Amino acid sequence: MRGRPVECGAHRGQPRGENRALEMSSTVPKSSNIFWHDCPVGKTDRQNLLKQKGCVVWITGLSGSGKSTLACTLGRELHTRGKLAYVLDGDNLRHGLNKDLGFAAEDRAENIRRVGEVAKLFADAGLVCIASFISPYRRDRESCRALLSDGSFIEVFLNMSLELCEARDPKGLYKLARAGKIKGFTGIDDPYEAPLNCEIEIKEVDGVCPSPSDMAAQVITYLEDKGFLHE
Ligand SMILES: Nc1ncnc2c1ncn2[C@@H]1O[C@H](COP(=O)(O)OS(=O)(=O)O)[C@@H](OP(=O)(O)O)[C@H]1O
Ligand SMILES: Nc1ncnc2c1ncn2[C@@H]1O[C@H](COP(=O)(O)OP(=O)(O)O)[C@@H](O)[C@H]1O
Repeated sequence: MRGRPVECGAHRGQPRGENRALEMSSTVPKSSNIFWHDCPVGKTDRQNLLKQKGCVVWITGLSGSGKSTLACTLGRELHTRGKLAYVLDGDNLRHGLNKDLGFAAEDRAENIRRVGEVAKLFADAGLVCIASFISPYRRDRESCRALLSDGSFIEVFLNMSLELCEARDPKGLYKLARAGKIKGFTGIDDPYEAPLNCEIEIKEVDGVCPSPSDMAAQVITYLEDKGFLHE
């Protein structure tokens, strides 16, 4: 079936910052005469097969807040329950799909834009896609949310203090940033914009962080309550 022609052409205002060429090349459509092609097997068929609903669990927070730990613990827990999940992790995607990107605001925006599109494909495939990225800019996260309909974008904010993250510092990056050896490190000399309306917020209680399995359990409960783990 041939469908809607894809809009092309007019560019929507000036992108911010010095890396304008990158942003324009990635968000302004360049092709014309392209058409959407629908396939006979759709998302609902795949969801029925998998007995679950596709969604994106988007984990955001400072470096060291526990994003990868939660992503992997949640992925393992879902696997144990017979649910198909896939983890997209910032560090990992920067080894491949996003290896041309750095940490300037424009590069982070493009990183998140690409991941949002990939996550949307995984959700369309019927999987629980677990995306674990600092994603420091609210606007970039909201653009990803806008790609998903009907509440299937679930933003999880790991609201851990900078003090805790810096004390953990498993990769020694905060130490390098404090010494001025890494410039533009999130939380030190680069911004982190906390979510205003996330679905799940996980934070320290009396200065203690919940265990990885408690964090994962909180997300599983949400997914169960909203019906994502059933047909
Ligand atoms: N300048 C700077 N700021 C923040 N983080 C940095 C930086 N340079 C390298 N790193 C490492 O990159 C990991 C974050 O990648 P992300 O793709 O999640 O970042 S972003 O969402 O585009 O902001 C991040 O991984 P996590 O510690 O797992 O968050 C760091 O290991
Ligand atoms: N809930 C937790 N309780 C205790 N330690 C944790 C918890 N989550 C993560 N950690 C530890 O904190 C460090 C940073 O976690 P990580 O998942 O790599 O964070 P991020 O992906 O956000 O950079 C790791 O050493 C990890 O073992």
